[in-house]
Amino acid sequence: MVERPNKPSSLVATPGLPPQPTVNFSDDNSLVTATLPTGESITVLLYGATVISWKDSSSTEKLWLSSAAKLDGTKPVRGGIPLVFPVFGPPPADHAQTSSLPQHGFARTSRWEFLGKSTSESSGDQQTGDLSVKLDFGLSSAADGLDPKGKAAWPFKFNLIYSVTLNRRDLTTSLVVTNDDERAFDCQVLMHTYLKVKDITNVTISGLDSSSYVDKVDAASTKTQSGEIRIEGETDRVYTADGPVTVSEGGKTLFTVTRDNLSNVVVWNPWVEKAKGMGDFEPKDGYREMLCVEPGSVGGWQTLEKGDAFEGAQTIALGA
Ligand SMILES: O=P(O)(O)OC[C@H]1O[C@@H](O)[C@H](O)[C@@H](O)[C@@H]1O
Repeated sequence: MVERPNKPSSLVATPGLPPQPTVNFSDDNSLVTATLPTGESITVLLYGATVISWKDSSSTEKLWLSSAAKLDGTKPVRGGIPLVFPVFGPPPADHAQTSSLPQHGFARTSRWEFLGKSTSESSGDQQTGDLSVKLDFGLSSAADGLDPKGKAAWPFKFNLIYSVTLNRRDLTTSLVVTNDDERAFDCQVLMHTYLKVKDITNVTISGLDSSSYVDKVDAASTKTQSGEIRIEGETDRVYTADGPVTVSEGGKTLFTVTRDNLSNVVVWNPWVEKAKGMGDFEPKDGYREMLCVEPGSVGGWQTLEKGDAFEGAQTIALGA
């Protein structure tokens, strides 16, 4: 039985106050959309708490979503921002706790509960309605929506709170993992962000110069980045780095990604052959219009003792 979210009433304009953000559910309660008075919006699918849309004030989409993405809860969403927890990639055979989990864990295949919304002024500019809206989602080991495959493979008591905050010029996603078990557990966390670009051949990624990375398309060898990154073929790299990562196209900065407590960034583009092999990746040349920049903590394990919590966040700003 799937839990129904608490259905919020839209936040409406009050006489004398500037217009407020609106928060609405789809009729089937599967999607929640938040819109700022200035027109920016996000849409989150409760399945996976997957952000599937982020639009600026001119309704221009900032996230890539496959036209064949399944949004009905039958498989992880191909696009948007799926959440990876408690294991990144195929579970390592030598890590007993996670070895039976599906690739990228179960957070992206569980139905999350909507916990509520809050609004605040971003910069105090009431005339322009410079407000932000935060949506909170929860998933715990006791939740009805927990993917049964995850529950069977990872029998720990845990609690996850995922917050998605929309400002006029940026989007922040933040995950808090709490260990509610008597035993310690290991976990990895990653925000698998599919950014939308116009033409990947004009894209450069900077901020990772001199950082070491594991090259997953070259036998997981460890390398050091030299200069900017250009995507010229299948790319699947796990960087360890501090500092902002910028994505530019034709010399113009599209996105600046900053991280809090997430020491890795995965840069992924499937390119021609891998895109062909994914049934839910459409159009097949869509790899030209997307780039995954995925902040995470996946280089090792976060070991949480009973009662411990781990929090990590990304902020994706539009422009520099
Ligand atoms: O097909 P999935 O499970 O969504 O994974 C997509 C990609 O996700 C990336 O994070 C991984 O580094 C890739 O190796 C993987 O192919």
